[in-house]
Amino acid sequence: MTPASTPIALGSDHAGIGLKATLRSALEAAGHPVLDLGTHGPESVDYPDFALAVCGAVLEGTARFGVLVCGTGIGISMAANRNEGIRCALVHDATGARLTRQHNDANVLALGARMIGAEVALDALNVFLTTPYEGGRHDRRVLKLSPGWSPSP
Ligand SMILES: O=C[C@H](O)[C@H](O)[C@H](O)COP(=O)(O)O
Repeated sequence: MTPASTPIALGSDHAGIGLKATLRSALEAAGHPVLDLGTHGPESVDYPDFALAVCGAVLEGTARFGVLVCGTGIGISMAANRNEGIRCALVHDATGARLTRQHNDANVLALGARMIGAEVALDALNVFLTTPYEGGRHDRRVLKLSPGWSPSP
């Protein structure tokens, strides 16, 4: 189990930078260490670069969870899920955040800054960070998402 003292890694493109700043402030105010991997300015950038940075931190264990933001959350979640061992969920509310932790053991949360408001995003983030994975019947399904898994012949 990764200790709660391990940071939450944040990443966004230019479209997500405002929401990322809001999430970062809330996390820090709640006492969570944060690893902000950018972007850090308003220039137009490419979301796959920030997905890669955040997923790298999660996979190497320097981050407990990753949180990614782009305009829709779609592109950055697609990019994140190219990384073996990452289970990134694009979520639009707290219910999705709860269910993806309980059922999918998601380790990266993706949000769309042009799709949802800050309050809904903060709610989703809080629920994501505090909801445990349920295990049980979900284990064999999550296993099928694992690197190297293939159907038996
Ligand atoms: O899925 C992609 C994201 O929503 C991007 O944030 C979006 O495509 C960026 O668009 P633009 O370059 O027009 O700001």
